[in-house]
Amino acid sequence: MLLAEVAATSDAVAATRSRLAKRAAIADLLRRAPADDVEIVVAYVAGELRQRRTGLGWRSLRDLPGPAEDPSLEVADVDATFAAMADLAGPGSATARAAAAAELFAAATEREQALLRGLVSGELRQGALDALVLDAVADAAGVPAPEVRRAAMFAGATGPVARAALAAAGPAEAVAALSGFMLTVGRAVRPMLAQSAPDVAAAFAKLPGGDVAVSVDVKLDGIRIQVHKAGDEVRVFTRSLDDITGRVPEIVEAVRALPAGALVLDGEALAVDAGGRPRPFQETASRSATRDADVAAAMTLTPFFFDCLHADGRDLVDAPLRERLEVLDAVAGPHVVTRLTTSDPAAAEEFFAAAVRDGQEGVVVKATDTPYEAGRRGAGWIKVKPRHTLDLVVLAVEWGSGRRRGWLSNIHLGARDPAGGFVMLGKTFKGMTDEMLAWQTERFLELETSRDEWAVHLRPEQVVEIAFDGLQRSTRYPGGLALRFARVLRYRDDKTAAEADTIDTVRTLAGL
Ligand SMILES: Nc1ncnc2c1ncn2[C@@H]1O[C@H](COP(=O)(O)OP(=O)(O)OP(=O)(O)O)[C@@H](O)[C@H]1O
Repeated sequence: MLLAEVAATSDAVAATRSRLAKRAAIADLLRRAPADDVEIVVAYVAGELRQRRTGLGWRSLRDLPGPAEDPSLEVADVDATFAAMADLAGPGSATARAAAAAELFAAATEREQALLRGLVSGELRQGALDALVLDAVADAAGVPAPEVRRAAMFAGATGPVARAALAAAGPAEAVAALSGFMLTVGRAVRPMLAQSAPDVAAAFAKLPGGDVAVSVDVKLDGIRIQVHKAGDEVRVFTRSLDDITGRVPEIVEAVRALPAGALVLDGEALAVDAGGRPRPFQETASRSATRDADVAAAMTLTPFFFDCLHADGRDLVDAPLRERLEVLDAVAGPHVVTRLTTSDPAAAEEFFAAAVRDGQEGVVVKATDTPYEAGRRGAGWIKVKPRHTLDLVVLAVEWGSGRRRGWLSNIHLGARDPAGGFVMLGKTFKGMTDEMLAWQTERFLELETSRDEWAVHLRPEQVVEIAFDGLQRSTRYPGGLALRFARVLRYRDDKTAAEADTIDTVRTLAGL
């Protein structure tokens, strides 16, 4: 398929506010796409390249050749070009990448160049588009949308699901093909996410299902893990479905030692001290990222599980939490997260206070009668933390002075606006370690779009977790709100800007 056809659809989608019209335009494009191109088309129309990182800097896109007159680029060739760029490494790779980009852009028409720029910069990406594309796949294949969504959650991606549904001979065959995407031991599933509430009482009030007993879990501040066990074969995945099996041998060992033959467990990995108290998050994060055997040996991670999606042939995704927890206790006994089952908010409040005293991050209050909502911020899980944190996007950064001269230091923080763009809420240079300053200076220069005498402006991609003491009204910032005492807790590479907190969430926290 020609890239021009995708560019035309992308323009049509951007030009209308009607969700139905957007959906129809995408469905029409998908009907026309040859089977071998479907996965690429699905990615591009959702605003994404298929390569997570191409290594192509924004700046190399600034002075590119003028557009071609006529469209000639095939999506398959474009995808192959980006794949080749992503594979380049070592000296000279930046030059080779820039040359490949120049060649690609020279062959693109004006509209295609705009699409390519949007894909490389990530500017076209927004969470809402993913859902829209799934619905359009359903329309194009003539099947109910929930069937497609369900398949995508098990596949962990939209591409292969779209391809299977659209390659089927008719709707009945497509439904059959989609039902082939099931929980498979060894293949990661998008994890269920939580909503949040300011305190335990509010969490109770928010849960569906009235006053049946709820499960109040300790919220561990480690890294999310999903483990799959088939006999002696164990795989460990992160929240963003990266396979980190090779980096966490101690978790592999612990899971291998569990008696069940086949398991899919959801949980958190944490570095703990001899007394069982959690170590600071940074230690867990650096340990799980390292490939250095000495560092790995000096600190071990312990897995703690809070959910079970499969046990010995039994799929539990659709079973209520109550049932999943029974199985979890039976299969993972010593490695289960501490929890309290109660219908009494006062007891839950006490449990929360004790968890925080023990150095834990808070609790997750869970309805016991809801299924596992893979890939969604389900209504059945509500997290409560004692301190306020937000995941914001870095919009710009200022050069430091004094001790920080030469480093990019003071960051401008933005909340996502669901209508598009970001709303600035403040700045901070607090909480940054020297290691962070060095890392962020390099990272932000990669994201630079322009600079003026005050700041370096960035592509809005880097998510940062910010702690703050409260919100105040402000005439300085466009949202009318500013963070009080904002400080950096950590940079989050497991989240994209589309997953950052929204200005609506911030307004709710401010009681507006
Ligand atoms: N007992 C638990 N049950 C569910 N999630 C838990 C639990 N303990 C820790 N967690 C962590 O809390 C997260 C739930 O919050 P959410 O889904 O909003 O993800 P998040 O944005 O990564 O959250 P946060 O930054 O607050 O950890 C999970 O991703 C998981 O990593």
